Amino acid sequence: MAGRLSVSDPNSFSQPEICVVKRIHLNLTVNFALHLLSGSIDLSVEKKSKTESKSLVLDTKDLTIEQITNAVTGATLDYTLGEPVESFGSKLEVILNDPDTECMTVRIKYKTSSEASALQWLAPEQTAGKKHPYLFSQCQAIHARSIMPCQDTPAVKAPYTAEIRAPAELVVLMSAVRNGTEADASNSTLTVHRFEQKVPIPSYLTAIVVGALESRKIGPRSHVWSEKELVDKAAYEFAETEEMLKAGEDVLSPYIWGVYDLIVLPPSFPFGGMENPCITFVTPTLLAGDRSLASVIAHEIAHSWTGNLVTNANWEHFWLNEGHTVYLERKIAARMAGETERHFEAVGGWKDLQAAVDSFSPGHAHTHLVPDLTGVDPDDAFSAVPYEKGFTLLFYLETLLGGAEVFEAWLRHYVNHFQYKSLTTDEWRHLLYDYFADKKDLLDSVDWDAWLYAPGMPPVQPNYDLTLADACVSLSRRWLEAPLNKLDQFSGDDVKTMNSRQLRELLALLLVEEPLPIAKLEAMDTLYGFSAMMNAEIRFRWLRLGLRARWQRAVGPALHMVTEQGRMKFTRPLYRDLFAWEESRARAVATFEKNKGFMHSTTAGLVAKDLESNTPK
Ligand SMILES: CC/C=C\C/C=C\C[C@@H](O)/C=C/C=C/C=C\[C@@H](O)CCCC(=O)O
Ligand SMILES: [Zn+2]
Repeated sequence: MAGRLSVSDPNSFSQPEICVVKRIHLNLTVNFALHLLSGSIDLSVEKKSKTESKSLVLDTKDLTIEQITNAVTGATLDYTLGEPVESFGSKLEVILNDPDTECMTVRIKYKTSSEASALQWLAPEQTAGKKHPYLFSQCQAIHARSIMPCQDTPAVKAPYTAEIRAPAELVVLMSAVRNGTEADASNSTLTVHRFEQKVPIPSYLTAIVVGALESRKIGPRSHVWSEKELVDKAAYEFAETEEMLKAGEDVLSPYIWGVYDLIVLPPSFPFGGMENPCITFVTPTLLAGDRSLASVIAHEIAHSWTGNLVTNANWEHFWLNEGHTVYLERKIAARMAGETERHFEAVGGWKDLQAAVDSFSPGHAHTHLVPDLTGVDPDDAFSAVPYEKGFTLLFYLETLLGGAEVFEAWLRHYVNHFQYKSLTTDEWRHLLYDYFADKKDLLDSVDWDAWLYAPGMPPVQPNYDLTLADACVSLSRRWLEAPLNKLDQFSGDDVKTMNSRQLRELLALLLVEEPLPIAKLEAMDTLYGFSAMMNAEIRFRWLRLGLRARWQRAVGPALHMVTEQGRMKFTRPLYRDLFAWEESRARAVATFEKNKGFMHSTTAGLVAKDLESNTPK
């Protein structure tokens, strides 16, 4: 197992305390034939000590380094590239042989591997249009190093510009403002696309997508992008984007990133959404047709402040990004739909947390709010824990320290204080004590060790308003308690006034109980029509209920769902359930073996690990 790779970040070789990257320029060509990016990166660096800082230490993963020079003088710079270490890649140390300068620009000519873990290359037949290839990236947490040599720690932030050459018939988008295109003077099949991100960002927010894309305007600062087959559906689904942005600004401060665009990626995109600045990446599983899954957009918008502006210093403090973002996402929900909606979402979040804790096991180290990630690939530790345990801590503090308005003022102070910076949990807590100096006794009453460093569920469960959850709780209880010969008490009217989020909550409540008898699921399906519902959140929970009940009728649709989309939140639990049942195991393994080559590499890797740990020895 790899030890702590550097003093401040267990998952990065970089040593920004010696020499830090201050500005980046990328000059790359997208090669669909070879599945690689090639070209150069200019890293403008600042030595911490003019005479003592002798090298620039970077992260790389599966990169071929061709040449390193001083970008201004052209002088060659010596370097050493270390042996690869598990998922962390190889340390690249560039010798800076000019003791008289404090700042310099290092140019690295390189190319990526066709296996770069940040990139998924799709053949035309894997796209909706079937005519053109497609490329997208996912750099969080530590994959940026597979597309560029960089200080791949969220402690380092830099603005970037980019010049990307790609096939002329395709569109290129990046996590930056578009700055024009032109025909490539030396190759008529290519177009040059320019970008600029003026706000300093951490490496994990670097993003690129290349495909046959169209856009629709959905607000004064927003377009939605996708292949043309989905773009109108997407424009309808995400029409509330501007209202959400304004709600975020109302809670915190003006949106500083200029543009807020969305792109609906192909179904293999492993997450619900990714907060890439200026262009949120989302999964097509959000396209429910009724805007009911748009809370993911509120979440990604919230990251414009918490995560992208105020950033966790390393991945052990990921809860600072996600806990605050869930808190703000639910504040946006409250601005748009009322306080009862915020509480309803919090009730659902508690159950998601319980499911995540149970899935690791309650004593597991990855259930700590602040985990030790020494030698741990952050992808392996990822779960709902930092999101929901983090939210619960913040909601608990809100209640303790004076209520929603008092805590909103604190949140504004927090963002204002740490904007453009990266921080640790200790720094957060220090500022909290400083801000609430008159409430020190209350803060001292918090069991900080249990909240931050103990495994399992939080030490306190807040009291949420149950107005919207009550109907779901009572209907779930009726189903759980009804004798099999009394199922005629149920009718389609039971769910007539429930919205799709309440249906999802009903299923979530049933999922945390002992499996239901198949006869109840059959009756429920006849009356409520769950099998016909295409809302991905409902479908997912319905199929899980079926698999846990050992209902043969769930197996085919579950295998279909894990192949038609690749969002890990759905794909991993469904595969785990399919593996766990002896009767579906062989079909699940066969389906995975057949499809893994088309899956996103992170998803395929994690499903393979799940399969291993679920296979009876
Ligand atoms: C304690 C774990 C520490 C660090 C993990 C950080 C990143 C892990 C990596 O797997 C990337 C995660 C990216 C997440 C992006 C978006 C999420 O909000 C999606 C949540 C799940 C979903 O809705 O599909
Ligand atoms: Zn998030």
